[in-house]
Amino acid sequence: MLIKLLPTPKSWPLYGAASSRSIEAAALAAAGPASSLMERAGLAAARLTLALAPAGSGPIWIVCGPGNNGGDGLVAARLLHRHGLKVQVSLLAASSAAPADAAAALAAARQAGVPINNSVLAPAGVRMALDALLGLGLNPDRAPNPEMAAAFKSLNALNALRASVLALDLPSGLQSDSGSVQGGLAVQAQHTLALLALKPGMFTAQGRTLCGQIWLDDLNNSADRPATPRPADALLLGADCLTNWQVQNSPRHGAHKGSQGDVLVVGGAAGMRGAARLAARAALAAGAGRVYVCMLGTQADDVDPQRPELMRFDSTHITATDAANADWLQKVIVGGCGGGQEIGAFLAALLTQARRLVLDADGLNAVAAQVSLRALLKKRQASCLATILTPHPLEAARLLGSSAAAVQADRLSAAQALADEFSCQVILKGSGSIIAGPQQRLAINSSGNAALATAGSGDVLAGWLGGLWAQQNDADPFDLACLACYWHGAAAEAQTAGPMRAADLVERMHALHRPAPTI
Ligand SMILES: NC(=O)C1=CN([C@@H]2O[C@H](COP(=O)(O)OP(=O)(O)OC[C@H]3O[C@@H](n4cnc5c(N)ncnc54)[C@H](OP(=O)(O)O)[C@@H]3O)[C@@H](O)[C@H]2O)[C@@H](O)CC1
Ligand SMILES: [K+]
Repeated sequence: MLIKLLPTPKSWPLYGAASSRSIEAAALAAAGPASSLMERAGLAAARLTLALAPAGSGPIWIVCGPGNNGGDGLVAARLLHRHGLKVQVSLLAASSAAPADAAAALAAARQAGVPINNSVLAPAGVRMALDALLGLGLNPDRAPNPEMAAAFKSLNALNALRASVLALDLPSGLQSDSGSVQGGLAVQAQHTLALLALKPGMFTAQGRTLCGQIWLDDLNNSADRPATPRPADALLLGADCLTNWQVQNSPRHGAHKGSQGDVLVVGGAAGMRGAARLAARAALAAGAGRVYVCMLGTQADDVDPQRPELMRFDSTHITATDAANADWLQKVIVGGCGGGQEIGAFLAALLTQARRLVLDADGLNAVAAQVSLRALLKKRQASCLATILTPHPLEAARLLGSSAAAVQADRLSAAQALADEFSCQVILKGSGSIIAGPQQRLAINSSGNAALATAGSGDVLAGWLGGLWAQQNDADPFDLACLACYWHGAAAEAQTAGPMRAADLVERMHALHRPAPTI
């Protein structure tokens, strides 16, 4: 069955190359010789091509590589040719060692009279192209040979001509497990048809950009074999994580501010007060009962004149050691938003005492820079203190002692490494935010768009997370992190062009609340 994805009402399992291959092996065993899987893959590709191709008489250019991805393209070419469409196949890097299915697909295409050459240039008047050069078999340690690289270039040039490129299984050059691209060489598709299973790399790092509109055809595999042979490598978060929470957790009639929990935002050093205000506004809009702000540096009387609901909190309560001043420990602490250097003076107290802590921005940078703070962060889980870290790639790199490029090259592994190193939950922000936790299956957020790449967007996420957590004392922080990411992204989707200003984002997120079900 063919499914168009994103936005998606339900969450989906994601399978990397090794898992996809074991699904493929099981599906091949179930499919039997009369209905080979490649034939189904080629049929799915041909059908989608017919649906997407613009009207006209120009040829469909099908660019095939040496493996089974190329085989899928050859089957599609034969079926489209038989359907009466003008097709032109370019077969590149062909080898006598082609897999049996691909060799059979080539023989059948030749026998059917499909025009096949080895040109890297698009035929004149092309109206749509299929990228069947490389799929799951991409070797990430090898740069595509010059012939393939030239074909990537020709396919990408079609973007300017508005002839769309449909990538089969994956855009060639995109790594299925990580969403990264070696040496900047990859195909930019307008549509990608995932075959059998969705892969993690389609939804993070460069995946979302290169895939364009994502489609999935399970090649009837779920009907043949309902149980997949391996557990999923990650989960793609759909709207169900938001709707389930809203059904179960909307405040009931008897709610009051004391029952909705408290948040304390610690941050907003001079020049960066806005970051703490945005986090606090977000916590309030998420539904926390009371939100306090501890502005670092000189205190202003009004925390946020536009939001009189927010209350000021004196920083001396945090560093005081007497029990009379310890009620802040009950609050969810959102620390670091616009914290500057000043946050460093409070981190030892926050890390050793805060029961529920969201650590962001300068809070993360200070931990990365100080061995003693790192040690305190690592000890929190053993002391039953819960932590969610919300780094962007550079902050994650500082914590891991690597570089932003290394984090981006394998975002899933980087997020998992952080979660394991510090024994806490992690949101690695960016295109396809990753949510990781110790002994948790990784999740990738599917909501959101480039409108979120704007100043203050991360502060809003951290504050919203704190606001949700305040209401759900004993919620699993991993689930809350997933929920906050999805909510944050979903609110941005109404903004189809231009940046989303962070203060407006808070209001959009607030507008996504749903009334409590009447019982
Ligand atoms: N079997 C079936 O029935 C089904 C298969 N399906 C389809 O099969 C696809 C997987 O096929 P696959 O395993 O043959 O790998 P594929 O992506 O075609 O590439 C391998 C070729 O590329 C070459 N190569 C690798 N890296 C390279 C580089 N950097 N630069 C240049 N060349 C490079 C590599 O060379 P080698 O490393 O062997 O020297 C080899 O020749 C999957 O994505 C899906 O589309 C599904 O439809 C389900 C049914
Ligand atoms: K491809």
